[in-house]
Amino acid sequence: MTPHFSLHQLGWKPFFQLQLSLEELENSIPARVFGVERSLIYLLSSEGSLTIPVIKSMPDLAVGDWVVVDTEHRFIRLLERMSLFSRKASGTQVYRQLISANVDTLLIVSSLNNDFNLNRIERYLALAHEAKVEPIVLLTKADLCENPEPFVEAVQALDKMLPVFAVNAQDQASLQALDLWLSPGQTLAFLGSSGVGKSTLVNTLLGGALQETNAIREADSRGRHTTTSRSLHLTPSGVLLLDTPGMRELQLADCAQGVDETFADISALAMQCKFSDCQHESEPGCAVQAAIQSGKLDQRRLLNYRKLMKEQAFNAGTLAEKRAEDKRFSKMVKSAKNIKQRKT
Ligand SMILES: Nc1nc2c(ncn2[C@@H]2O[C@H](COP(=O)(O)OP(=O)(O)OP(=O)(O)O)[C@@H](O)[C@H]2O)c(=O)[nH]1
Ligand SMILES: [Zn+2]
Repeated sequence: MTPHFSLHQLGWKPFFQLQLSLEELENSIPARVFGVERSLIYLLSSEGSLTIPVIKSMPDLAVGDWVVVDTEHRFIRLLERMSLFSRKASGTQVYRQLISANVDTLLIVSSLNNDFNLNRIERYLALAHEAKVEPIVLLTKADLCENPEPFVEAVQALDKMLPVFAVNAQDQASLQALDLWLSPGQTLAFLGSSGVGKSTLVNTLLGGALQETNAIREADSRGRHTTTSRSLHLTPSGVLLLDTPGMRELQLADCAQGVDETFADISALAMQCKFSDCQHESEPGCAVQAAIQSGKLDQRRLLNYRKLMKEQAFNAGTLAEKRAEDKRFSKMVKSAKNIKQRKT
């Protein structure tokens, strides 16, 4: 038996509906990707679960993507994404690996112990902003912390508009503050170091340990329970929880915009510096240094801004360099082949 979900429960939104032509509205089926394997794509639609083969003409797909298939379940096209997390993948060829798409909210998870680290939270915020996903910070293990309040305040100081909550990930009642973000059809993803409570949060939100949706198990007709097929869970209230292993390996690459957005206060101050190319070190008329002197801006924050900007530029650089290197190499192979052919 395949359970059925409405498109709304699967996260369908006007943004996707508006992309369909009249022809597609009548003759095609929208479906959400919840598992990606080398040769198979697992989909959920309002008609149940589908498995389709990967074909050459298909674009790269990520968990969370919306696609349309025809009535015979053949892939037609990928719909434009609302948001996308990707990472630089290495190997023989360096390319951008897609991690997850159409996430509405990113739960940045940090525990109230040695893991608590503002620099790391800023790094995750930059990733969220770059992916165009709304971040929320969850400070877990509040039950083990004598006074969570100063930690909440320190995170709140990073961004006045940022929702920040101290919670006990094992306790459903303590997660009630999240209700605003837990309406049916919303897709949530998690980011945080190992051991901070991401799996615990997923389980608590699912209302009991490992209460995975049947749809996700059933979709694999051969009864296999693969990692990919476990990456999207549906809670009893119709919230989609995305928990792909790839989220754990996200890096900052090529995301100057995400970093800038995360440090909007510094960018705004920089506009007031006397020199447009001010490095905010010891230049005269530097508004950023003035803010540090007057206690309005934390020195730590400026240092982390610099560090993250450098890191993303470096990673973006190596990505571009690798591509150029690959090109040079294939040219070399080609010309070597030509020489060989001429000789023989
Ligand atoms: N007391 C308490 N324990 C928690 C809380 N959150 C998580 N834990 C415990 O911390 C341990 C690690 O939690 P996990 O949920 O496995 O952490 P994770 O982030 O999924 O870790 P990885 O799978 O390694 O990425 C488990 O023993 C949890 O029971 C909390 O809010 N309070
Ligand atoms: Zn300056």
